[in-house]
Amino acid sequence: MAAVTAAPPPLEATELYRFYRAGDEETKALRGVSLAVAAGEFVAVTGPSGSGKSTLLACLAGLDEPDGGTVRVGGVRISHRPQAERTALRARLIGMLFQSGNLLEHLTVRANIDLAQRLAGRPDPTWRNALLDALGLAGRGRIRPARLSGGESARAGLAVALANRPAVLLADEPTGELDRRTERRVLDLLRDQADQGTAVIVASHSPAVAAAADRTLALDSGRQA
Ligand SMILES: Nc1ncnc2c1ncn2[C@@H]1O[C@H](COP(=O)(O)OP(=O)(O)OP(=O)(O)O)[C@@H](O)[C@H]1O
Repeated sequence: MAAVTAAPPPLEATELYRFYRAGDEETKALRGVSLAVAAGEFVAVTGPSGSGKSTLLACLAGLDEPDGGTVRVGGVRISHRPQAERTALRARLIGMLFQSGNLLEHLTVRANIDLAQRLAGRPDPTWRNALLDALGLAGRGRIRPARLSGGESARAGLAVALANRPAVLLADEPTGELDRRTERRVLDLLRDQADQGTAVIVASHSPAVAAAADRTLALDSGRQA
């Protein structure tokens, strides 16, 4: 009988540790966190302030290096590699959405999306236009981020995060400054994205995010609670 080989999960983190040292002080931000997220799954990362949510997302994205443990994206190790290689893998495989925004202010919304696609090596104007349409931004592509409302800005950030058709979407408090209606809309879009096969991981304090997710990874002092 032919062997059946399961595809690797889009995101797999094993026994992640991250320590910050300043003088004699050491903060154990992550203490042995493991997580596997399947295609189409929406996972909320919850926990009190300082529990390690942002540190975890930064390690998953290859923005930060864990002191121990491994992160794989689509079966490819992204941790413990030179920064240039992590950046290239991130541009190709990962979409990121942050509360502080992932839009470059001197570029139009369209140009922000185009740049993310070029960095991923996948220019795709058809997908860019489809994203703008789907996110209700068709008329806003040619303006700069400073002229967008808060809700438009959140949606434009999502368009940039999805520009490279990522296997994994990582969002850190993406709805922190939004009103409830706009939060709902962004959560619906994240849900849609998961339903289309993306592994979606969202760190948030918001009960609405936890309620929208398929499951929750609760952190407490850097450990799985
Ligand atoms: N660059 C850093 N240098 C030193 N300590 C840090 C650094 N970044 C985070 N920490 C510490 O690591 C711990 C985890 O921080 P992290 O930002 O990951 O938590 P969080 O759960 O995302 O918090 P919040 O919900 O407030 O954003 C905290 O004790 C924090 O003070």
